[in-house]
Amino acid sequence: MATRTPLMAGNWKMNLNHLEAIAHVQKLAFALSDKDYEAVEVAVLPPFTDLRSVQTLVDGDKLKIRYGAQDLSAHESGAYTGEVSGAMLAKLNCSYVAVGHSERRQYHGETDELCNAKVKAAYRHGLTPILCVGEGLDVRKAGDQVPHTLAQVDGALEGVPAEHAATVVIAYEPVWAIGTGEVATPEDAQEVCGAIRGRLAELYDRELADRVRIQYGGSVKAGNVAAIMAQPDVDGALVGGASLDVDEFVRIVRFRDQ
Ligand SMILES: O=C[C@H](O)COP(=O)(O)O
Repeated sequence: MATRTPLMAGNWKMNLNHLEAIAHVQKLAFALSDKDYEAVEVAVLPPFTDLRSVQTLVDGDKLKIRYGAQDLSAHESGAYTGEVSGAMLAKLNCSYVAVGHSERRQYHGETDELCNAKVKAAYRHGLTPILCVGEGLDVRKAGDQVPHTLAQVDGALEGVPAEHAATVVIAYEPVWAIGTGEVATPEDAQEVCGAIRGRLAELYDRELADRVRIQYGGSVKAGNVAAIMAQPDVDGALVGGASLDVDEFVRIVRFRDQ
């Protein structure tokens, strides 16, 4: 089976301006050591307005922290007011871009079809999408979390060739656990993350499925990360609130010590 390097990504959401971003990444870089980077890939997803500052810092100091954006446009360029293209993100050396975060789906009406277009836009520009999927509370209460989430995976990956899908990161984020303090149990996380890997094997093949990293997201903290990461199909975390506290995020990166 493929060895998957865990990916711990901090989604800052709409927090930290570009000056705060510099201080935050400097503090994070100061705290992390080569030993951490050997064991875990660390990434931050700041707001668009911070990306140039983060790039300058990462490039200038040759930091091993990766970074990316929280969204991108499905379009290439032109009259799309307020949108930011994959080409623009690639020009800033972004590695990652989140696609289909539940807050985009909920507040901006993003559909699986749009997510599919955004995944393809990311790959056109050499960006790795972090495809976010997961169910709301009603779906969870009805026990439909697996079919619901797999339908989102199917929709977002439709027509995505294996050479691209082999590098996708999928973040399973049960919406009821985001920012609520309600963390899914490790078994809840494994149930859906395992099902996602199974679906990737059906859509592509087992070898590809075994390479893809599947993250869990939703109220991840230093205190619960080790049990979640102990699940066989969980390969990292997409961390919201706790990523804004550098010390806490470093403890999450060092999940094996918790
Ligand atoms: O992208 C991150 C998720 O929405 C999780 O956020 P949270 O850790 O604040 O619950």
